[in-house]
Amino acid sequence: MNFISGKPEDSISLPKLRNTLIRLEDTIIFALIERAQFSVNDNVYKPGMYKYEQSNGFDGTFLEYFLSEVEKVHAKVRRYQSPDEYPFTGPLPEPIIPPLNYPQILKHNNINVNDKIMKFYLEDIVPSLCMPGDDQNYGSTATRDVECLQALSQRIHYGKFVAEAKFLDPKLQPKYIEYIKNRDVGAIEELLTDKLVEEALLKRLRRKALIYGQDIEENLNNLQTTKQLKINVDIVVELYEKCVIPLTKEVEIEYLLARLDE
Ligand SMILES: O=C(O)C(=O)C[C@]1(C(=O)O)C=C[C@@H](O)C=C1
Repeated sequence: MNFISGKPEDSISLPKLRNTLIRLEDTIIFALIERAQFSVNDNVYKPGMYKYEQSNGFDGTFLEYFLSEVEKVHAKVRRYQSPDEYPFTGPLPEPIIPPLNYPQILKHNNINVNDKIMKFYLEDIVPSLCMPGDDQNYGSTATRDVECLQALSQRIHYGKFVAEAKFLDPKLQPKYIEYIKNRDVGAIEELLTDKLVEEALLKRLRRKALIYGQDIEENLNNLQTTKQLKINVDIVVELYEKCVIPLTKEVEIEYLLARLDE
């Protein structure tokens, strides 16, 4: 979302936030399609497999190395000053351009679930999304991984804005305050859950993955689509069911639990 040019009240309108979540579905599906064209390429995820330019004792994986380098340059152009962007690595350098004046929408918080996103991505998504084996495209693989991880992270941390919008609803606020004071996580989760929205999301996601995963060939008289899909649709739906929605809710709950702190 463009927090600078948009009106601050738009940033916490639940319908507008949900539109952003819908748009991010496209970003995530296309990022997964891009990653799925390469093999699993285990070497990208094995610690100490490569010699890095600054051999300063770094013995992480090739992906960790690449991600930390990408995040350093993104930090310099102030990516992580945006209230919807959260880095996976650190410490990061200061921006080389002056800070922007973001409207203060969220209560101050340090919530960052990127470790959980990384774990799910590496343990569940990559092995089921990609063909087994090694095609040596390590640079392309890591580049696509970073795009998938960044899109997932942005989507999931949007939960903070969604939680703020829900908290500000005058009809719901007394209940939220009561549950937050009682530290009643179960009641908070029930209050913020909207099963109909989740069901509609999963249906839409399946259809999008089916459509975006096809090639379209045009001949003079009609449009033809291929039967062979570029992505396993079930995996996209499962990613949302088992990771994206639960982690978004976790972010929402964490945010609300700290909402009344000074
Ligand atoms: O749209 C909302 O109300 C959200 O809180 C987001 C979200 C989601 O992750 O998509 C999470 C919880 C709700 O049950 C519905 C959807």
